Amino acid sequence: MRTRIKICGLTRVTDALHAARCGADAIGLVFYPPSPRHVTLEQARAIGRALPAFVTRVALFVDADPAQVGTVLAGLRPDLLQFHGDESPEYCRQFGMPYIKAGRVRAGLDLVQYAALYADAQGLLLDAFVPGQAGGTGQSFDWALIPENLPLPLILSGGLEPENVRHAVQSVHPWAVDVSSGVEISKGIKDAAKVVQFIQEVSNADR
Ligand SMILES: O=C(O)c1ccccc1NCC(=O)[C@H](O)[C@H](O)COP(=O)(O)O
Repeated sequence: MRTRIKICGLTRVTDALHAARCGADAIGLVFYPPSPRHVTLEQARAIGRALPAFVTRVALFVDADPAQVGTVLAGLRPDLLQFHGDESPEYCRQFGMPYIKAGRVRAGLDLVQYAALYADAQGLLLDAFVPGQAGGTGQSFDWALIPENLPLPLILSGGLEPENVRHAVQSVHPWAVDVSSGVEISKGIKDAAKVVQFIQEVSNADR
């Protein structure tokens, strides 16, 4: 099986096109104003329009007002939603759109139970828990905490980079990997060479 790849936190058309040409399956656009990777609807539309077919456009929110999600749905028409905060299952379902739910891994969080709550999600993205930061932290977590019997496709994220992603894929066997900081020059600006290297390493792991 080929491990799918999502590159998250893009802010520039050029970075999105490069990622797509290198083989990224999905592009994440952050609609969370406190994030340094936040995009305006106009920026997101430019990226969305430039991307070729069969590259999934993911709109990411953190405990957003549903009206804000509605505005992005109408203006961008993303393929998939990502909820990266404390959104309830009912909140996630209200848009009638395919979605993935993020869980920030910490002691005491039962991941099987958590995934079961979001049984209609297209996947569970597991990220590091860093107090006071919602995501995109560049921190990893202990992959041994991931149970074997997760009832949703696993999207592994948190502190992945070209240097550790091959080991991550070979150890965890996720459905997909997600990266932001590990392929950046600065927050929101991707490093073209690191994107190539990251995608190459995932493909090496799949061999
Ligand atoms: O990227 C952000 O700035 C961000 C801010 C708030 C919530 C989520 C955010 N990113 C979500 C992602 O999907 C990241 O790729 C994921 O957290 C992994 O990030 P990193 O450890 O930097 O690779």
